[in-house]
Amino acid sequence: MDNFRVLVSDPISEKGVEALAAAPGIDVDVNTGLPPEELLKIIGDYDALVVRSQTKVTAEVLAAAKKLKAVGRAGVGVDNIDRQAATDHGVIVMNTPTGNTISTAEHAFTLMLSCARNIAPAHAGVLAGDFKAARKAFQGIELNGKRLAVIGMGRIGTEFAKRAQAFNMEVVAFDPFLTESRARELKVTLAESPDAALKGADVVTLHVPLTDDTKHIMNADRLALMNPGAIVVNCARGGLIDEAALKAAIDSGHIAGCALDVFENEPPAADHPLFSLGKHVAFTPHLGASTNEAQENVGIEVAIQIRDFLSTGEIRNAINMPSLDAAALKALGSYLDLAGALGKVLAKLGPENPDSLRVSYHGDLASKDTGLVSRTALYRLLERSRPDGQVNLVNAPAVAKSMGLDLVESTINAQTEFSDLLVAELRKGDEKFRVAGTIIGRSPRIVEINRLFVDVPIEGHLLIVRNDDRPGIVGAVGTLLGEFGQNIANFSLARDKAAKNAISVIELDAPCEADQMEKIRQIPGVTSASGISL
Ligand SMILES: NC(=O)c1ccc[n+]([C@@H]2O[C@H](COP(=O)([O-])OP(=O)(O)OC[C@H]3O[C@@H](n4cnc5c(N)ncnc54)[C@H](O)[C@@H]3O)[C@@H](O)[C@H]2O)c1
Ligand SMILES: O=C(O)[C@H](O)COP(=O)(O)O
Repeated sequence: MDNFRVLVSDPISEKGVEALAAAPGIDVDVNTGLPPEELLKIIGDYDALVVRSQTKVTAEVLAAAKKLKAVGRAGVGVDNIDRQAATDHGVIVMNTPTGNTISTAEHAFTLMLSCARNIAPAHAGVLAGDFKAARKAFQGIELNGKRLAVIGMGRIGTEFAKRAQAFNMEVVAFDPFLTESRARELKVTLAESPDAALKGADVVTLHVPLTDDTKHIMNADRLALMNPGAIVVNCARGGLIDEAALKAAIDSGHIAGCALDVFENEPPAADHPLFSLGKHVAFTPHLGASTNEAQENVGIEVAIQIRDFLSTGEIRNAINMPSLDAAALKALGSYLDLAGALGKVLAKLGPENPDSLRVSYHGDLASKDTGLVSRTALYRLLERSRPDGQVNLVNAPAVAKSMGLDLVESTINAQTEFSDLLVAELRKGDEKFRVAGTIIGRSPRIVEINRLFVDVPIEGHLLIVRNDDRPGIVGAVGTLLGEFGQNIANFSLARDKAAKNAISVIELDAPCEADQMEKIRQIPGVTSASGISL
C-alpha cells in the first residue's frame, strides 16, 4: 500500500512535523502560505491536511480533495473549516482543544490590562520622545472591584475568570452550558442571558466560538447595557463584535476602548476605523495562541492525532463524529466488526429503499457508549448503494438522511441468552429483516437471522441459502459446492418448523461465481441464495 500523504499548510511546531515524519507509512510535506488556487491544485494528492487558522478549508477545497480523510486543526477555532462540507465528503475534522488554553487566557488578560492602562499608546509616546505628553494623556482605569462579564465560560473563559478574581474583580458569566453548581464552584455569578451579564459590566471578555448564533453577539444594544467607561476585550474571533457599532459606542464616549487580538477580516486594513482611536486601545495580530508552549502543545497533539487516525483508526477530538480513543477502540473493536458484518448482511438480504435501520443493544452492551457501533452498521449497509467508497463513518448519517433513512437506536436492559446482544433490523413499511450477533470469547458471531438461530463467525465468504424445510435440499447444495471445488469452512443450519422453511449459512474459502450462485438457486426447494464477503 502507498504511504499516506499529509500536507501541513500552516506553520506548526517543528516537533509536530517531526512526529508525523517519523511515523511509518506517512510522508509529510510542509507547504505554508499557499494561495487558495495553489492549494486547490495540490490537495487531491493528500490523505490528510494539517492547518491553523490561516488556511481556509472551503467546500471547494474539500470537493477537490478526493483522497482526503482528515483535517487536523492545530488549535481550537474551526471556523476556517467548512464542517458541513467536510462531513458530506466523509472527511473527519479534529482540533486540539486544550493545548493553547492558558496562553490564550494570559494573552486576553494582558490585553485587558494594556487597554485599561494605555500601555500600547503610552509605549509609542515614549518611543516618539513624547514622554511628558504621554504621561499627561494616559490616565488609566483601575480594575480592582470592577465588574467583569465573561461571555463563554469554557476553557479559556474559565482561566480568564480565575485571573480576574485574583485582581479582585467581580465576575459574572454567561454560557448556556454553565450549571449553577459549576458557577458556585468557580465563585462566579451565573447570568441567565448575555444581556444580564453585560448590564452594569465594566469589562467584557469574549470566549465563544464564532458560529451563526454568536456572530455580532456584541452589538450596539449590548454595548449600551455596559457601564459608561467600560472596555471590550476580544481574544476569540473578530466576527463576534459588530466593529462599526463598537466604533460608534467609543466615539460617543459610552465605551472607553477596546483590546482586540482578532478582527472580522484578517488581516485588517491599515485604515481600520478602530485604529484611529488614541487611547484605551490594545491591538495584536491574532497572537493568543502564539507562545512556544502552546505551539508545541498543539503541533505535537495534532500530529499524533492525525498519525493515529491514519494508522489505527483511533479518533480523538473529532468535531464531526464521536471520538474513539485507544481504550474505547480496544473495548468496542469487536463490536465494530460485528456491527459492520450485520450491516453487510442487511445490505444483501434486507428490503430495498428502507425507511429505517433500528439498532438495539441488549444486556451488558446497553451500558456502553455505542454511537460508533450503530454508525458502523449504517455505513456498511449504505455501501450497498454507494459502492464507490464515497460513504464512510463520517458521512454515513448525512448520507442516510439524504436518502430518507432513519437510524433509530435503543438500549434494552433485559437479559437474553447471551450476555451481550446486538440486533440490527432494516424496515420498509411493514417489511422487516433482522439480524443479531454477539461476541463469544473474542470471536464476533452472527447468532440470529430473522429469528432463526445460527452460529456464524464473521469471516470469509458466506453463502446464505433459504429453502423449503424438506429432505435433500441441504445435501444437494453440499454436492454442488463439492462439484464447484468449494471448500466449506463452517456450516450453520436453522429451521422454522411451523413455517416449513430453513436457512443455511455456509462459510466458504472463496466466493461463489455468478454462474455457481445461479445453479444453487435452481435447486428445487431453494428460495434464495446470496453471497456476502465479510
Ligand atoms: N486568539 C486566539 O489565538 C485564540 C486561541 C484559542 C482560542 N480562540 C478562540 O476562543 C474560543 C474559545 O476557546 P475555548 O478553548 O475556551 O473553547 P471552549 O469550547 O472551551 O469554550 C467555548 C464556550 O463557549 C460557550 N458558548 C457557545 N455558544 C455560546 C453563546 N452563544 N453564548 C455564550 N457562551 C457560548 C460554550 O458552551 C463553551 O463553554 C475558540 O472557539 C476560538 O475561536 C482564540
Ligand atoms: O482558535 C485558535 O486556536 C486560535 O485562534 C489560534 O489560531 P492560530 O493557530 O492561527 O494562531
